[in-house]
Amino acid sequence: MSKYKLFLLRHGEGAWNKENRFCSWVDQKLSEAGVVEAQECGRLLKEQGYKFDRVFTSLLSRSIQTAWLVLEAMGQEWIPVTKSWRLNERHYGALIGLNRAEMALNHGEERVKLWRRSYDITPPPIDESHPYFAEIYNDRRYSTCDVPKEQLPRAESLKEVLDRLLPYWNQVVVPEIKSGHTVLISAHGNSCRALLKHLENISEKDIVGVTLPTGIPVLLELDEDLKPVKPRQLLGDQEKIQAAIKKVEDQGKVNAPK
Ligand SMILES: O=C(O)[C@@H](CO)OP(=O)(O)O
Repeated sequence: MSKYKLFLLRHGEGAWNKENRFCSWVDQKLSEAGVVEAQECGRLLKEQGYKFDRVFTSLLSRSIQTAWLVLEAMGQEWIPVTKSWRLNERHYGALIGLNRAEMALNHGEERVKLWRRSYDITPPPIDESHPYFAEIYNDRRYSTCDVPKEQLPRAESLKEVLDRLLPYWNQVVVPEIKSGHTVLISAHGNSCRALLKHLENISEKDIVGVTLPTGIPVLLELDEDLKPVKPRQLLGDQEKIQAAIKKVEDQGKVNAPK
């Protein structure tokens, strides 16, 4: 029987989703379309009568902005919002800033798909010569983490995302859910995929086929042990959702949608 409802949300479209560049730990804001997506998501959740008690975001502005816009559209701005680097997007290492379609041209679409969606392939690490290294690691937000800056990732596979996310999930989020609070996690494509893999016990092979569109709430109904009692529900117009998933998948193709 369903005991708890959990909502996962990939932030609305960011400026670099639009430019088809790996964004990862670069702190891009939402695009105009991304703002609208987040507002529409909030309106839909309000219409369907959902109420949150706690919201968790990453330290990246696009996930925080999305949470604010959703709460504003729902008239629930007062809900406590907690932020952690452990919900950040996967660290794409040296791939950060690169254009996915150009990479597909240079390395092949299969290789790009493996970099983007495989479970245990870690991209090459970022180093100090990378154009975004200083911007990321000199940012004051990363001095506030529960690990020293030097121990923050320099590149991550999905498995490594799950490794850094799980302690936070178990120690901080799970007690909230078990106390009866309805939780929204406003995070990123790959941090949400990592959590889905864990909650739904998705195999390493099958997680490759899981892609989340921007700005679409994913509802999980969980039993008392936080095991899903039914398949995840992506809320909204199903045809539009399928088109949005395909668009994200096609970003890794040579002829990526503009
Ligand atoms: O740019 C990124 O960091 C992610 C999306 O947030 O890209 P991808 O969809 O390729 O995993």
